[in-house]
Amino acid sequence: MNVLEVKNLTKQFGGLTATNDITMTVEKNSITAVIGPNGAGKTTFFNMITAVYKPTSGDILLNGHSLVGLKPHEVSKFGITRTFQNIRLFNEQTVIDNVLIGMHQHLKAHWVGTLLRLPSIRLEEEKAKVQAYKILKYVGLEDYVNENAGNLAYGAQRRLEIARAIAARPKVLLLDEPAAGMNPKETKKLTDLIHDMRTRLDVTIVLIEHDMKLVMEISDYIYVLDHGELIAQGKPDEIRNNQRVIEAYLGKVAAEND
Ligand SMILES: Nc1ncnc2c1ncn2[C@@H]1O[C@H](COP(=O)(O)OP(=O)(O)OP(=O)(O)O)[C@@H](O)[C@H]1O
Repeated sequence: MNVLEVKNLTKQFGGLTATNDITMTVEKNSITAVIGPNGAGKTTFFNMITAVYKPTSGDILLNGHSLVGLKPHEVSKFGITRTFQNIRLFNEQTVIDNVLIGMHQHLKAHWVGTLLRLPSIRLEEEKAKVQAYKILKYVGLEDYVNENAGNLAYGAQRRLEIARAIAARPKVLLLDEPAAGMNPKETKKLTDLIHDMRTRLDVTIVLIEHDMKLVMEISDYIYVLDHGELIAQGKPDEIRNNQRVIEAYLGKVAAEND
């Protein structure tokens, strides 16, 4: 069953076509990677799914419902959350508060109730804290609950971003370069976490990633973009041996070496 469908998605910035006529399907509970050289259009693609950018044309369907025209917070309520290429945490807030912020959309508390410290609101807050702690334990950050997010090591900050994203109980989780800047040990831990989330949290994962070892190891299916075009799709073994993909990456390396 397809949870996410992208149909003929095009985004133009003035004269520049960042993605051109991209069509993709993402199966429920799969791990799907979107790869491609720098500037291929991957982040633009995520930004359209999360309603940061409005597509120039095309459609995005979550369980058959179009997301085009929604606001970013509405897309999140619909069940799509993401992490960012450049970590975006509230550095001056504690680790657990960062997770509680992710959970916020599921809490019923109205500001009047919060202000009056109503017992029902206090109970809801307590429950949310227990749940946030469980999530932090799940991603391996239980020892840093009251630490400021900005004090965490880089790999831990990336895991906190994931914790905050899963606190929103997404149907689809978009991870934008989750392994960027991680050492091999941290990447291994991340790989295990992504695998586990898919089964334990019943979530579908779409990731953008440059670490090819991780992509090949973790993905069920891979889409390859280059200069805004979808140039290949398939299982890891098919992508590894695809001539157009090899050329797109080799061309990039050759250009950088010029
Ligand atoms: N807001 C914008 N305004 C104008 N051009 C943009 C904007 N966002 C992206 N682009 C352009 O669209 C193209 C695709 O960029 P995008 O960031 O989506 O690529 P990417 O595959 O995510 O690259 P990277 O791997 O380096 O993050 C690039 O040429 C980029 O300069």
